[in-house]
Amino acid sequence: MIHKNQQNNHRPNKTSLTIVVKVGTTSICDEETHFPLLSNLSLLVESVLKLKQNGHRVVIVTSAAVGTGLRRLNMAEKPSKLAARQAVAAVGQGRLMALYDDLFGQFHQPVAQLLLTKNDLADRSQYLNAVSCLEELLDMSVVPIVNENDTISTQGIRFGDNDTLSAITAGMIKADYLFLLTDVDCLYTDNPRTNPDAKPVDICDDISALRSKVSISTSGSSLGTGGMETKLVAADLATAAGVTTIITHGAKPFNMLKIIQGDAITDNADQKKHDIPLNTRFVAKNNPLLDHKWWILHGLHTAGVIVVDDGAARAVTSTLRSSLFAAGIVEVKGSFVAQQAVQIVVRKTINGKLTDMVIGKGLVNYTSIEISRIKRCKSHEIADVLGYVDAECVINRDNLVRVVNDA
Ligand SMILES: N[C@@H](CCC(=O)OP(=O)(O)O)C(=O)O
Repeated sequence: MIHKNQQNNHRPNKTSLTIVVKVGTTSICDEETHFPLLSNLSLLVESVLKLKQNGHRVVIVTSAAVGTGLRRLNMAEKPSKLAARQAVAAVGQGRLMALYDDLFGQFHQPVAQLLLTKNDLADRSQYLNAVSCLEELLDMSVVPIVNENDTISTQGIRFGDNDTLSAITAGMIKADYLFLLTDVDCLYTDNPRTNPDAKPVDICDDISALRSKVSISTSGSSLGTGGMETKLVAADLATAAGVTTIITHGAKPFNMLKIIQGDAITDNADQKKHDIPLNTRFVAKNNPLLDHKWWILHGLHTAGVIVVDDGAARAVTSTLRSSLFAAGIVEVKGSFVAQQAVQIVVRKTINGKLTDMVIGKGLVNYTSIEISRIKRCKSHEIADVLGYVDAECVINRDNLVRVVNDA
């Protein structure tokens, strides 16, 4: 954690910003009746319009298809059967968009619907198409409204929660800010509803260190899927892509304007005079991952695991940033084809127990069966073993993302 007066270096300082706003179900639907919280939604729409009037580009990532569908179908609870949940989301998504379109329509503001699954982004050309479509909509001054495509999302191709989806969206368009609007003002050191000593967390530049200092509730609302934990995961993902991430209250969306205005004031004394509402800021990394590497790390499904020896682990993670060669591979887990993404792990004994430590992720040049056959081989031996050579290394350094500090 760092102090407020160190914030100056950590603020986006452009006049036209790209902003992703994630709105959770609890900010849109009443938790018991599931009726829409129209005042919250109207304030959100007015805040987004104000941001646009100030010259910024805004994308909304919205939850509440399921909540809206439950209301429409007069159902009390989210059904446990997957197909039924998907059907409820299909009913709700249309009505949710109709609500946004109605509210923005009062101000002649066009909106667009984008429904994504993890699978859509796993193919590089589809990922780039989704980026181009978002950019085009922003250039047309449309407000894109993104949700997970719940009706076809099943385990494996799901983002699982819209916090993660919003971080992916923010990374895709290299947003300046990601606002995670939720049902509390900010992250606290403990649950403020049960612990009166819980303190607000102002600012954080090291999410792993923060995790050891705060007690995070993992569960979200009865309708949504996220909670504080998924917000930390989202913040980790977005800040790695260079996006300043802020948690603030969903019932007070005008906070976004105040926070951005506060950031535009460079003088700390003047900033103190400015009424900046409670929020938690996650500082964007100074050396964000290159787009291609960020996509490998977060856009691609992990199809298998390659276990490497200590020497290979050192070569890959050191300043040499070496490619991964067959000679350093000790084991292959899972079944995958060339150009799929795999995790790279090294086996360490921690507290007397053998533990696989993740050191990276990368796109392989060979299938899992081929890598099992060439493991421990020198590069010049690959042709003899396989009968052909596609590449002299198993993962090229340009397709290899180290999990720690890669840029
Ligand atoms: N895609 C789902 C929401 C999933 C989700 O992450 O919900 P939340 O925790 O309320 O942000 C829906 O539209 O109902």
